[in-house]
Amino acid sequence: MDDGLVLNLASDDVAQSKGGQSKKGGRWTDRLKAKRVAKRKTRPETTTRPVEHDETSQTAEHRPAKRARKEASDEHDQERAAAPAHRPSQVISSLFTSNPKIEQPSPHAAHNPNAKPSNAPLDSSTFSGLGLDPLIVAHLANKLHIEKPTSIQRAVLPALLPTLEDPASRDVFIQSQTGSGKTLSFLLPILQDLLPLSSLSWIDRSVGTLAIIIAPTRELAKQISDVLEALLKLRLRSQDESAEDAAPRLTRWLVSGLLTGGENRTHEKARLRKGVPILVSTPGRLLDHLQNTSSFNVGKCRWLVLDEADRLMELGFEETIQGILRGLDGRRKLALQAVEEGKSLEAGGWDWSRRRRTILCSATIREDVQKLAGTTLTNPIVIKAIADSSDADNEAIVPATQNFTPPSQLSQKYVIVPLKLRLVTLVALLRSLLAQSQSRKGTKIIVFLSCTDSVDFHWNLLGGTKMGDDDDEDDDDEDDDDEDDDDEDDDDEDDDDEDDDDEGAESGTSSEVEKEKGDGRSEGDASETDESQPQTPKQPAKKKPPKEKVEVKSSLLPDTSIYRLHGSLPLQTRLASLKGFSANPSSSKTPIPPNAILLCTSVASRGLDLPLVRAVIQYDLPTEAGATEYVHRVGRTARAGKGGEAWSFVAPSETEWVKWVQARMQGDAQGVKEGEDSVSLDGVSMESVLRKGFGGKGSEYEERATEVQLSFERWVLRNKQNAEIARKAFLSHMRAYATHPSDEKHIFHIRHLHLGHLAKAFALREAPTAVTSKNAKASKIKGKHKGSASRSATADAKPKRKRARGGGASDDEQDVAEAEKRMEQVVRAQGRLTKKGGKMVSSGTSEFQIAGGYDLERLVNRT
Ligand SMILES: Nc1ncnc2c1ncn2[C@@H]1O[C@H](COP(=O)(O)OP(=O)(O)OP(=O)(O)O)[C@@H](O)[C@H]1O
Repeated sequence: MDDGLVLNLASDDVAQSKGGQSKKGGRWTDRLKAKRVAKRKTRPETTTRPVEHDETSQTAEHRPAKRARKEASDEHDQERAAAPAHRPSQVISSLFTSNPKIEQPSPHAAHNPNAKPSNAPLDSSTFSGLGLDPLIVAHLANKLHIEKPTSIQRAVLPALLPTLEDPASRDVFIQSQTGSGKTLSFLLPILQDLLPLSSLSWIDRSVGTLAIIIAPTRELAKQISDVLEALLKLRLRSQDESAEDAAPRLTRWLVSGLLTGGENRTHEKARLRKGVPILVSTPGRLLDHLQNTSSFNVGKCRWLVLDEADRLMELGFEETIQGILRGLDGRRKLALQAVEEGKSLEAGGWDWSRRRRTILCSATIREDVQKLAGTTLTNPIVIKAIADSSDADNEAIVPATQNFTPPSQLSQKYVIVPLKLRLVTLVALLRSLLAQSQSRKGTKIIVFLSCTDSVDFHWNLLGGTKMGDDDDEDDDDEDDDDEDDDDEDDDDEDDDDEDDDDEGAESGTSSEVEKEKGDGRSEGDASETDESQPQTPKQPAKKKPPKEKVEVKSSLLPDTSIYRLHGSLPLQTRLASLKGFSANPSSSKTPIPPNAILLCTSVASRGLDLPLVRAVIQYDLPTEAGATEYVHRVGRTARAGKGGEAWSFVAPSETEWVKWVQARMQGDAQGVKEGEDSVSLDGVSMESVLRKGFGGKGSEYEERATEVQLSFERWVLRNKQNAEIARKAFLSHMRAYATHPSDEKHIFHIRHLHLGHLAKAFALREAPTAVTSKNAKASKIKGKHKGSASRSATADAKPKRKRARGGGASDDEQDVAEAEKRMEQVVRAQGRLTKKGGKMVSSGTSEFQIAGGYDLERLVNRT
């Protein structure tokens, strides 16, 4: 199959071409090979290539000669330098020289490929045996193909399924591994509890809301709502009814509803008025309706679920949740009072003595989660289900442990990559992962990045870069293509538009709406324009502003759609990205279902169940929530017993992170014990990743990587807009990096970063104006990175530090430290301020991960 990828990875089938004759058409790698062969032929035999002083000296003789860094005087010079006519001989991007020495990872294989999945369904147990209604059991098996419970379901169902003696016993705290089936573990008992109400003659949806599930993000709420709908769609008939009977579904009144900030509040109010027995919501919107929608009937609410409680706390929803609890209690009291006073129009037969039951799900039992549990749960049972990986079938719920570990079947790897080589190594890794699974198309990979701007940059870069001779094709064409794509998107999303427009016209004061709009879009951004500028009726119909594009393709990653997800995208784009990325390949209309890559911030780390994710790449390690966030992110793969790979990119200055994260997953600051599969990471050498990704003999991969890097740099130089995207991404990434908490600063510190090298990872040829702000000292730092050897921040600080020993810190040191401190304060303050009385004041701490650089830059610079 000739899809480019195979060709690129073939060992050495160099395309034949005559010397000096440029080869047109075909794959970029073929053309590159042809050029290289031609170049070799014209090179005098006696030419000796200077051997660079480099840590990878075993490959140095194959490496292209290092050239003095060419400092183009202006953009045009730089563009000329990168022009295709000179490309083969003008390697101005010396990726493989002057990198820090890297310790080769030890060959010890941490992952046991035979490890039994720790989150898989258990053969030894059945849903019927746990007391689940046979109708539900049958529906699970026939429609959802779920036959056996997972370990958490086995532990939770007996505790939550209502019994005749005690229909509403204790509250429950659930802690379990990622992908272990928590959603069904609380949805099934709720369904089983509400189902018997179907036999009440008066029951219909006007009974109001009987169960509420709160999730921290819209995506997660939507996902839970989808699972719920799938359950409720099941035709639950009584046993004596045949399928032919025209009898109504038992669940006809059991309607589910979704409340999130992106929708029209009037529509939501209308639905609440009709009645929504099971409601899934984000916290801000729920509180809003509790406070402002009089027809919201929640007096009889029996179940309250707080999913991803630790994330709810991180996002600053504590006060909102307290407000929700007060709202629910208040409305219950009023409803009861009305019944007692005979004022209620409610039909009789309701068991008002039954208390509301609360379930709290959390990955960790941190202090803030314990506090939340203290205020929301009464006499709770704590259920932690971690299957004994030595024998999953004879699974025992291992005794309480604070550890939050990835599933045992997950293969965790890390690769130490010098900053300059990050971008090309990412491409190589993606290519090799896609190539490995070529036999089964439809491979999905998630890549986590540090911030919104970085996601946008990488998405645009991959979508805009072309290899080889195509590279400088008419740029105008590209714009035309974009418009066409946008038009298509418009058609797809026309229906969704209505809601958004209404939302903008109506008010948009809900927390989620503000959060959506307020977390980092620059002025004039397409999404902002879309929602906030209603057209006046008298004006002639303007052409609709183009919608955010959802998918791009890259010639470097054949047959692959690339999506992005972050909190600054409009809701419809976010949902469309998720839909595109998670489309089931088996239901694809195309003969070859495409692979898919999702570039995202931490917004996608929690709870999202995206089917068939083969690998998770943490290109940027988490800046918040340390090992917990790491485990959440890797948990997007290896779900419900399936396999998966997790890759972490580690900078040479961050190598200590590997031991650090392993120790934290194990809950042992001293180190990792032998045989702890799910807490150990395997080191893989960068060379092997590059070689697998770019192919070729010996060190040919270096030339190919260099060619790829050059094409990225050319994209940045192509126009001002691209350069701005790259610059913004670099600066935002720096700011995100500065927010690593103080106990991680020994590993992640801006001072350890070589800014000039880091710039290469953003396809920039030098570091843009540094993060340290408006004053001249910022440009001092920039100035220091200009020139042939842009030194690291550490190197810059050295001479000053010597002086500083004599008395106080140097100016530069103080500037950097102050800027970081200020940034941290701003971000932390944001987190604290996030939710005040249910109103979004500012975006939350974790929102830094998804906030745009523009606003943060303004915040830091106090402009
Ligand atoms: N008993 C089961 N058998 C097979 N698959 C199951 C079972 N229970 C759940 N699943 C599937 O497992 C996947 C993960 O479930 P779910 O999203 O509920 O996990 P989770 O524990 O909430 O994960 P996370 O902590 O990452 O949010 C889903 O695709 C779900 O359909």
